[in-house]
Amino acid sequence: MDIHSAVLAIDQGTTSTRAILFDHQAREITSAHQEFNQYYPRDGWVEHDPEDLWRTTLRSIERVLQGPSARHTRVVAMGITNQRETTLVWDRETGKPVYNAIVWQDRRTASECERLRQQVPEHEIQSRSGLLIDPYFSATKIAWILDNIEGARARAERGELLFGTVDTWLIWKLTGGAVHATDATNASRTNLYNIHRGEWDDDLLQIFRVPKAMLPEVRDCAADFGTTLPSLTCRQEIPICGVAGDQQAAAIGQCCFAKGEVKATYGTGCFVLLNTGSEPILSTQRLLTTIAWQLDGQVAYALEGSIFIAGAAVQWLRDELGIIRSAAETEVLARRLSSNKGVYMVPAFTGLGVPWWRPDARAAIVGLTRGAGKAELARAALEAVCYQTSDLFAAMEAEGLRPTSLRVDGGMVANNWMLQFLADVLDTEVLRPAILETTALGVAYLAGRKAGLYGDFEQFDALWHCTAEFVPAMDNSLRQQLLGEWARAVQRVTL
Ligand SMILES: Nc1ncnc2c1ncn2[C@@H]1O[C@H](COP(=O)(O)OP(=O)(O)O)[C@@H](O)[C@H]1O
Ligand SMILES: O=P(O)(O)OC[C@H](O)CO
Repeated sequence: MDIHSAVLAIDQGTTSTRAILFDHQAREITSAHQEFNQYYPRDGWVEHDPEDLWRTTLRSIERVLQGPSARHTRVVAMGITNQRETTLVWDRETGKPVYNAIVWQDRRTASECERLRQQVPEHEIQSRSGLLIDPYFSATKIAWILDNIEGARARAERGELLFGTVDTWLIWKLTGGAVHATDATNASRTNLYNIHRGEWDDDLLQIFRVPKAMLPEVRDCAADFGTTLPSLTCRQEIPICGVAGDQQAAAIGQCCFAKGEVKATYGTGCFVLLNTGSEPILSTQRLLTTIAWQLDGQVAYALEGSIFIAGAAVQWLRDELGIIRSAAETEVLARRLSSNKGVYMVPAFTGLGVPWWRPDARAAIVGLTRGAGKAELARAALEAVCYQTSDLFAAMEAEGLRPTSLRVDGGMVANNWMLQFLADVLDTEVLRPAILETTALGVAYLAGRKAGLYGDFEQFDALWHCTAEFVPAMDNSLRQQLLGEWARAVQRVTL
């Protein structure tokens, strides 16, 4: 029996960890997936147990590699993609985390960000890191751990503690503590990395009070990140050679290789990335400037719009209100109504991201009448995701970069009603590709490219094809009316 080369992609996300094995033509062979606990110790706090992130990764790898479909494959490369910004600090000697992972959604540093905003002109930050002052990014989360765990700051200054985003934590664990590294895309989400010079920025480290000694080395997205210990990965020594933040990996998996191409991933949150080519564009509209990928030392940049709550609003209807049994039911309910009956949901459960940046805002449902029921709420949750995307598109348009079509992926894009409504409010074509596991595919591509299994961007581009196209069909006056009513609903939570 022939043995075929394969690439193993790990996608460590906010609610679950996946491992997917891809063959030499980037086709999925098999996958495994494990959910883990979310911890909400206080209002606005969100944590993960670092051991859960590690255990679910190991378990997913084992299930894939021990499954029957992997029997005739040799894994020549591993790629790691991850929820971004989520912050871990651990002991260099023992490998033990000093605190739980503080998740990207966590708002505990909102008052510290407010204090910083009074002291430092936001432009000073944005012109270096491309980001703004917000609890979303890693910098204030690191400082919180150093200030709140006894002795942590002094130990970090002595080089005894290490910081990492989830990629760095998993690389460290998989290599038995031999490699402490990250890639340029993950570094670009910390607020400590200078995206123009391609290095940790001493001024930012001083502003956010983070000791340099604890930071990982930053490498290309397709690079040598060490090899796994065979005892951890089913007796195989696998080179880790592709790393990228999950939204950047999705942009690669969606083949947004040309300037102007844009993708949106609708999962827990929604993240829109617009490829801006080799020049970073500093936004005047409070969009984020971020590294899309770094290959052979060459950086491609993107403008990003981050929406903190998308599918999570649907989960809220299911788990907290109990008015639907499954996420898919929202489609049936939304279709049942001929209009939204004036009901709008602003899902600011964890504040609002681009373009408002209001960590203090909280969610609201407006326009309820006595006749409103679960259909109106389900429809309002789906519509909200589309209106927020429209606000991002308006911000991109104001930068002179209005997208002409949108490539979509993520769990929510199973919802055809939502995608048609999205095309309608954006007045833009929405394209859903055949392969929806774009995040894992993107990082598999990076790792496979480094291992010599896959070719260049052009070869990969040929694999992308669209299987569902949603064409705008809404009357412009109705679009304007809906967007106006949405804007008034947002005002109610941001005043
Ligand atoms: N048919 C559907 N309609 C609306 N929302 C959906 C549908 N199917 C899944 N979702 C939502 O998509 C999200 C899951 O997407 P996924 O990409 O797996 O998320 P993540 O990677 O952030 O964990 C959940 O929040 C779920 O509520
Ligand atoms: O884990 P996801 O897919 O919800 O993505 C999280 C983002 O990377 C946060 O910036």
